[in-house]
Amino acid sequence: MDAAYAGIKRQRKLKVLVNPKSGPGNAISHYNQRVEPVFHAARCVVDSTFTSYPGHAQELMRDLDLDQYDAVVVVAGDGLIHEVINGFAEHDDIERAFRIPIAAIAGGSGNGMALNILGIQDGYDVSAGALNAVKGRPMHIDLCSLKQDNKKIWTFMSQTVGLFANLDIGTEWLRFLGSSRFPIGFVIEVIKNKRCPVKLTMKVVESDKKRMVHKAHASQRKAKAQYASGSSEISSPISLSSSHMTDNESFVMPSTSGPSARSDAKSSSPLSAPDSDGWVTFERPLSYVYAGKCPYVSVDLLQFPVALANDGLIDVVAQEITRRKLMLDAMDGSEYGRQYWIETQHYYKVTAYRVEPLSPKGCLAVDGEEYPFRTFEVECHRDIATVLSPYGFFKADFQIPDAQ
Ligand SMILES: Nc1ncnc2c1ncn2[C@@H]1O[C@H](COP(=O)(O)OP(=O)(O)OP(=O)(O)O)[C@@H](O)[C@H]1O
Repeated sequence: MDAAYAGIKRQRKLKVLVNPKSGPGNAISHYNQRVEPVFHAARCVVDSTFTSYPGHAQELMRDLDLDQYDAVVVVAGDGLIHEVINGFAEHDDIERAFRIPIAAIAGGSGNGMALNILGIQDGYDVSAGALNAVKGRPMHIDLCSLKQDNKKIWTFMSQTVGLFANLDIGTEWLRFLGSSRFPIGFVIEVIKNKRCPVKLTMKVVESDKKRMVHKAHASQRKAKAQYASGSSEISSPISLSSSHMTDNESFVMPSTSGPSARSDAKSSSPLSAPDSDGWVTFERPLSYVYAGKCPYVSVDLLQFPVALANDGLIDVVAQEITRRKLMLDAMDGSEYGRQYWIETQHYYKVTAYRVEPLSPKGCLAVDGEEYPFRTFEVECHRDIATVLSPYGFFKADFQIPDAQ
């Protein structure tokens, strides 16, 4: 048993949250048939709640008795994880609450977190998710704070305006299709090819696509070695006060003289010169802005192939308006992140960014949930929250193609 658990505490005490309304509505049957039996076999102490209404999980996490549990297991989609994180943020003992690891088990339609933790092969396998809840190791993840109208919320996965927000929010009626609703929504939005009416400003740290890939590989190698040596159990203190920035020793400030990966069709930079505080503005017409902290946003889309769990940086994709055919071509291979290399897709690592709508009509999706389409600012905070992971890094395999 010592060898099987390899330094992991046995018989974890688990708080389990199941959303009966997640995705196609299978979360309860998955839990009863394939998750709970694994917990039972591992002699975990289980306290489960089937959520009854939106906001229920957030309320429960706000008042969670932190002495009672080793982990919070979420059998649902990303929306419920968003609630758990925002509930922890309202806890009286916020720092300890964020040290309780979250285990994601796919029950929703997108299930980005489960995919990133378990990888594309096992992401939807609820038994693999259950095993991770029993034996995964804690891994720190960055969180982003999003300020809008003097309110602050926490986001762990993504924020998007334009095409992807329209398709995420506009395809709620296709929820019964599970994850297939996303490619269908994508095609509908590409046909419309609408301009995203926003001004995007950022504090950019890196814009060289190839360098970002090398950095991601180096970070994965380091995490693998740490996990192999069993030295990844975490204990470092966290800071919630202000932007807890990165050790960007291997990132460099970009020049504003143009994106890097390939020679762009347009030779000049899409970025303005930095203002006195280091903010730059993206100056070309946008199809969408997609910002995130995790590589997969759904099983079909490796949107942030070089995103790292705890580099203190947000990955921002600024997609220029371009021809419909190019957008559809980019969809072919998007599960492998092929769109990363298209010339009109600009990719930045930033410490913070701001989006200001230039028109009242539009959609904002935060971790897949709808928020008001109004000005917001996002800042990355390093190592704030904790998840359980079998690997110690987000499981996304991404290589530089020969053609690059
Ligand atoms: N009993 C309930 N009835 C209705 N809504 C609920 C209930 N319990 C939770 N919710 C809400 O359902 C929302 C969506 O849930 P969840 O994220 O689990 O599924 P999903 O949206 O299908 O998955 P994904 O976010 O991965 O696409 C959550 O934000 C939560 O507020």
